[in-house]
Amino acid sequence: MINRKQLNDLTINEILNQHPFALSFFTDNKLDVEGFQDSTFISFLEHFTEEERDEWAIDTTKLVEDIIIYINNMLDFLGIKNENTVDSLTIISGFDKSGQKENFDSITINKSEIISIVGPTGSGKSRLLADIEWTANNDTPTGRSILINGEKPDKKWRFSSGNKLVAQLSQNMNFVMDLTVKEFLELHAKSRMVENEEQVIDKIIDAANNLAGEKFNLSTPITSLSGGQSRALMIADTAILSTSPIVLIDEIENAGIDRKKALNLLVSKEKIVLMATHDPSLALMADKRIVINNGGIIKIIKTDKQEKDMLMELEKMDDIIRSLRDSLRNGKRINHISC
Ligand SMILES: Nc1ncnc2c1ncn2[C@@H]1O[C@H](COP(=O)(O)OP(=O)(O)OP(=O)(O)O)[C@@H](O)[C@H]1O
Repeated sequence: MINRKQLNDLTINEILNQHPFALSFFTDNKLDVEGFQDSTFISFLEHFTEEERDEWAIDTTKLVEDIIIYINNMLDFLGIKNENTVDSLTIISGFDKSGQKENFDSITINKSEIISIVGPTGSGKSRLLADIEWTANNDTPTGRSILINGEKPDKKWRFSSGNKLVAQLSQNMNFVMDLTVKEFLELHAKSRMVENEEQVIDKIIDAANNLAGEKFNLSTPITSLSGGQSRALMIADTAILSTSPIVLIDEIENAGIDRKKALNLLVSKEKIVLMATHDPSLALMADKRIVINNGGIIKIIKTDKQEKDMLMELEKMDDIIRSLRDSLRNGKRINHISC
């Protein structure tokens, strides 16, 4: 379903791309949108002069209401449910561990943004992720509230198992099921009703093996995967199969996998990604970072050009560390640094 705020954010082109049937609304109402493709519907309506509005009996308020009703009726009629679209996530401030109000009023994170969460151990990074996962409504220890698309989220997000708002990758991933990797992935693929199951499963295993050191295959029991391998499998599974619009990552660096590749796999234009991290390279890969201390958000820093330049230096250092780690794993002596 579309609401007024979402309509306000869309250009005519975007409206037509997302809802091609809207063209008949424009034609039926004799609205010639030619030349206004990059304007919003509201600014298109505003271009009419007072005289034109009178002459053609254009009632802008009514047209805005009507197009929303028209699109929603058509979506209903066509059986298209796009109510899972999440364009923005807003965090409304709560209180730190000492009961002081947090140092911001609200932050809105938009689709396709990556946000890192940094702060000392025990400062409340995981708590913030948990608030988002639970779509907190002043009912968690922090007193924060979460809005989805600028509105109080539907309770369905908390309890639905199929349509999850959030895909979460947490630090500890323990499998207890007696299944092979293939059976596990088949179960997932079936529950998500994918059509080309075999292909999707192959894609996941390839992606997972590309992240983990030691390769595993479809017949490996999931209980015998190492920590890094199971994490790689979950990351690939989330990236390829999950339809959740928000991805929360808690400390990807503890996983013994290629973190940069993992993040690139998880990031997609359609999603919002939040990741708690202690790692400077990962933190700077984000568009912004939320700084937490004593349970409260104390700052939000935008990653500027200078920091992005630093990121390139950090990546060179990471490459050195990675090659030293590989040498160590392969039983070699560490007696020189190769750049
Ligand atoms: N604003 C708050 N009010 C009350 N308790 C809080 C608040 N923020 C965090 N906590 C609590 O503080 C504890 C530590 O927080 P959390 O586990 O989120 O830290 P962390 O930053 O993720 O640590 P690490 O880096 O070690 O993973 C948790 O029990 C959490 O519920």
